[in-house]
Amino acid sequence: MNQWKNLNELTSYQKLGQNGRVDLTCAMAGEEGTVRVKKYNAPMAAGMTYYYAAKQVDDAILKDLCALAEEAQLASKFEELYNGAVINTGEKRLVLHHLTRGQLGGAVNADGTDKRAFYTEQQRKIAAFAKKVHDGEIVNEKGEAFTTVVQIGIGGSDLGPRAMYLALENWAKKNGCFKMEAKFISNVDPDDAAGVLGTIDPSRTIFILVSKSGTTLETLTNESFVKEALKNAGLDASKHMIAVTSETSPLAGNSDYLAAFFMDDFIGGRFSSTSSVGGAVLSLAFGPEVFDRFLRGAAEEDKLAAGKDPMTNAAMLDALIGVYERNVLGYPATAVLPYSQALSRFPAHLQQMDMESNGKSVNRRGEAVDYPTGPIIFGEPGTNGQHSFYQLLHQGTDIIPLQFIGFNENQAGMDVTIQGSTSQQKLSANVAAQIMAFACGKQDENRNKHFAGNRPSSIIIGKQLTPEALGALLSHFENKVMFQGFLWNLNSFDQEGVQLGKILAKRVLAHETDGALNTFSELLGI
Ligand SMILES: O=P(O)(O)OC[C@H]1O[C@H](O)[C@H](O)[C@@H](O)[C@@H]1O
Repeated sequence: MNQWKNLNELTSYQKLGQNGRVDLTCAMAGEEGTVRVKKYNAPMAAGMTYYYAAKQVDDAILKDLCALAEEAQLASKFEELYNGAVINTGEKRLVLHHLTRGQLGGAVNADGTDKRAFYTEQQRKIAAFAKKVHDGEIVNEKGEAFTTVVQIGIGGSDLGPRAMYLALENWAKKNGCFKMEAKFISNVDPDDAAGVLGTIDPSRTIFILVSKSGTTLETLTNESFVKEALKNAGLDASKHMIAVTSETSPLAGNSDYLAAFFMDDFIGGRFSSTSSVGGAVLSLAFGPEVFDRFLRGAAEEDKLAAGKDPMTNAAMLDALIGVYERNVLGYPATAVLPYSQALSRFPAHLQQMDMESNGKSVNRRGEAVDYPTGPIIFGEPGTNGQHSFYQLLHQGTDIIPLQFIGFNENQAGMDVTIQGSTSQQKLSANVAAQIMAFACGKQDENRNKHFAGNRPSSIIIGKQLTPEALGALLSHFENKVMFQGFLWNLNSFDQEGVQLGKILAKRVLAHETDGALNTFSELLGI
């Protein structure tokens, strides 16, 4: 039986920090640095590896972190989760996103159905629909093929699928499986919908309305916006729109759609990329086989995350090191820095996944916790970030732990040699250089040019960003966030913090405001 204790109630947590601190300026310099890189790594799926040599850990600290994992019962809590326990205590729900890509434990039955069977059935229906669109069996009113897909959704119904689409776009083009271009409308700012509609031919477009709840103001507004545009173009919206929603949502029974695919309340929006939410757009854009490969990568990584030994469980280890940095070393933020243009929106997706999950001040019983929880997450792809905010990362007053991601090969297979190196080599040289610059710093008598170093980073390295590698990366971070939630004793699966703003906005629109809210409304021209 698992015990859900606060982090600071654990004896192993109280001992953390008693083993001294690692000084990376020494540890990563010279031969010792080489030994650390060879020793401090853990395998991931799809041939990737998680390297943590440049984190402020050593054998003694890692031993303490393993003791923490054991006492916090991380492995058996995950087991409880994937076997269908009510882990989302706030909403009294199961947490089943792992089941959308594999089955780690026993059968999970809820709502009178086997949930794995439900998710695979939805995936099968999406695959059949996508095939019909690609084969010209489902066409527009004039009998023409659909060429474009536009996803309408926000938050988890946008960020993950968008990041995944961008991550595989060039790969799919290069590998002959690019079927349809995808675009995304998320913001209620009318310029977002107008901007996308201005670049497509609506008559050749399938719109996917994605909303788990079926009640999100932005998404429903954008649906009406698009329907209006279709009507104005003389098109029948019901022949151009499909829906992805939960079976209990108000949209579920609506027959206005060409097709409808389902997820359920046991899949959190920010964990829904491997459900129908990501499945519809990715299967239409790249074909169901590519989506399947993406799921297989995630499933393989989930299996590693289910391992009991943190030293061979990259997600668990990453989570433990993150908690050590947050709660013992006191670092406030984490930057996600992929050296891969394809992962340009991956940091934005992780921002929601992490901050909406672990940005909480009460534990899973609703009691206030008196230790820091989820860090601030931000990031941009390298090398762009280097020419932007890295100044603060190198010389600012806060130490920000960094999570790099890099690959040996690019996706499009186009490159050029300039001044003796390819662009890919320049990209990889930069990330290697950054790791060492952050860790070791540089002495200089001129304080302005002095780098203190001791700024920790990890890097995940893979051969190439393939569908499997992308699935594994996604799973790694989902599971890391889950393990951190266990350590902080949070419910990582609800998001009450987004409600207040929504309620006040409704009040503004209904002109039911007074005081400063009224003044702001007037200033904004409402
Ligand atoms: O998919 P939907 O129900 O439309 O929800 C879209 C998003 O909006 C909410 O406000 C939550 O903050 C997100 O977790 C969710 O992903």
